[in-house]
Amino acid sequence: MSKDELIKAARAAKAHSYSPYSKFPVGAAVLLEDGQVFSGTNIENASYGLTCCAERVALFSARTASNSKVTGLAISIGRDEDQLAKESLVPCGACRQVMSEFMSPDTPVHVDGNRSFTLAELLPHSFVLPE
Ligand SMILES: O=c1ccn([C@H]2C[C@H](O)[C@@H](CO)O2)c(=O)[nH]1
Ligand SMILES: [Zn+2]
Repeated sequence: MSKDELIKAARAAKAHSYSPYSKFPVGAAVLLEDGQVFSGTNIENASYGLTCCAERVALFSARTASNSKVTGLAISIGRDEDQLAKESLVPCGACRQVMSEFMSPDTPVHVDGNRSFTLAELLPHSFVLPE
């Protein structure tokens, strides 16, 4: 699957965002080595701190269905073209740490709006438990 197709899957997930409090939709799609794609959207809660980001919903959904390696992740963040273009709209720190559990440092993270990073660029120093 191409980068553009993965971004399309992230956009499709964003259309199902449950974000009545922030009114800020996010969609994510995870590509696995075996070719499967799993998506997620942000799911908010009246108890705000219980909200889960789109990236984590997608990663947890992928891992629930398959142990296949994650080979790419795409995210579509924001309501419209203006928001998509904002440089600050990148995955939050919590999601970066979760990505580091399931993705390699060189795994690409594509952000809708024509920006791509490796996980290492987004999170150069992840927390790793000592042996
Ligand atoms: O990387 C991010 C950052 C924020 N959100 C969601 C959480 C909340 O529902 C809304 C506003 O923060 O966007 C994500 O899904 N991913
Ligand atoms: Zn997040």
